[in-house]
Amino acid sequence: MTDIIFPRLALIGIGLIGASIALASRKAGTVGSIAISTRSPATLKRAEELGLGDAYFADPAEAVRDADCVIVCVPVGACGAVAEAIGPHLKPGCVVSDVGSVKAAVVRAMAPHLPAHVNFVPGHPIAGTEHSGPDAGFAELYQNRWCVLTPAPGVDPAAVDRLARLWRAMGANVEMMSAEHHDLVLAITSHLPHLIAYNIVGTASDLESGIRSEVLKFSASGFRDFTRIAASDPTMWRDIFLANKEAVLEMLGRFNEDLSTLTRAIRNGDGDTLFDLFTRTRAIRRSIVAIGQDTAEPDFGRRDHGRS
Ligand SMILES: NC(=O)C1=CN([C@@H]2O[C@H](COP(=O)(O)OP(=O)(O)OC[C@H]3O[C@@H](n4cnc5c(N)ncnc54)[C@H](O)[C@@H]3O)[C@@H](O)[C@H]2O)C=CC1
Ligand SMILES: O=C(O)C(=O)Cc1ccc(O)cc1
Repeated sequence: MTDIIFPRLALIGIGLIGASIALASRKAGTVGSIAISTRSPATLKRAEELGLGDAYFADPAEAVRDADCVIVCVPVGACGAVAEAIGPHLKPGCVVSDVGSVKAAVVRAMAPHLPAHVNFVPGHPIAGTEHSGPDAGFAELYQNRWCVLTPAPGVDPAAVDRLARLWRAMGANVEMMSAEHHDLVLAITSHLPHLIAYNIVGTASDLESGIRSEVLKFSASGFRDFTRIAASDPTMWRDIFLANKEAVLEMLGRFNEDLSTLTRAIRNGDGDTLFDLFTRTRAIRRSIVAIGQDTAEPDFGRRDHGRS
């Protein structure tokens, strides 16, 4: 039996991520009570039907009033407005966090609205699915997955430690880094893959109707995997690309250069270039599978695309 880490937890936004936190922290026995607020009355009602919390509020200010920890679980474009609404009502010493897939823009949007007497510890569980809403939540979502925390220098280490313990009790491995570093890493590991999936499914759906129906009929697992990712929530992903513009454009520039190299190799019948890349990428996949969610680094091998 784990000790209670936060007597009163408040969750603002109760979709896939918020609902999973409610279920996982309840199961771990790390929170005393859970207050829930979300923008849509229908979603709040559904959260109550699912029994995700102990108290439900239309007004986020009411939900956070006595909270020891508040986790904002809304699309990144809404985090600033939520911080503005709850800021004046936060209890001194309260730990305020979020789960947004982008960190620097969320910090810029939230921090100005938070009083000096709270501890702001931004977070991002790198775990999710293409499903959204409170019905999509499940207690095991964070098991053996990373949760990145990006506290600013000078934030009370005891507050950071409390939040890290909450995540660990939900099964996550916790890692600290700066918000800017997080955004660069996630741009290539998460944001670009989603952009590629949205794009390839869009390209396929724009094909002339004859070919398009064949694409759907014969879609092999490669294309099917892309359609799963491309089914992810449009609001959430629009906000991510708007909020992580610089890092995504940086990674997209590199990606386009490498795609040009592959395009040239195919046009020139340069099998060696194709074979060398595919051999290297296979090794990366095997090293990732071998380490699972371990802390070891995958073997990215050596490459030279003419960059210093
Ligand atoms: N879906 C995923 O796989 C992952 C999502 N995230 C991040 O978690 C956050 C939430 O994502 P999901 O739970 O998947 O989304 P969701 O769409 O399932 O839930 C979002 C919730 O926020 C509420 N909401 C929206 N705008 C609001 C506002 N202005 N005020 C109050 N509530 C508001 C909605 O009613 C809903 O309850 C996003 O910032 C996303 O970037 C992080 C890791 C994984
Ligand atoms: O469903 C998938 O494959 C995901 O990649 C889920 C996901 C989406 C957004 C995040 O910030 C983290 C994880």
